[in-house]
Amino acid sequence: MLYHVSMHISIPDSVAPARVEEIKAAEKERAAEIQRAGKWPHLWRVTGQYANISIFNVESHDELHALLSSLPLFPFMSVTVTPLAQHPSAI
Ligand SMILES: O=C(O)C[C@H]1C=CC(=O)O1
Repeated sequence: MLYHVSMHISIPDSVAPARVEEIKAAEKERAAEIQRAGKWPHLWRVTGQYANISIFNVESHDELHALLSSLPLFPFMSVTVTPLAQHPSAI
């Protein structure tokens, strides 16, 4: 099942800069694991925003939730998920 996922990240100023760098490094590692597993085929930066547009390819809503909530930046994300179905005119 394919999902369009939009993530906006907002890290409060109260998080120490060194901690932010640790979280971002851990995020990069976890994102790479999920991509290597073939579950996250598209990851695009939204120009000019601390946000991304992604496509996930997973078995279920529950699997998607598990992957998203495993991201170290998840507590700082606002996430919008759109499930995708086949378009009848797609060739
Ligand atoms: O920077 C982001 O868009 C947030 C997050 C998604 C993948 C990743 O490495 O970080």
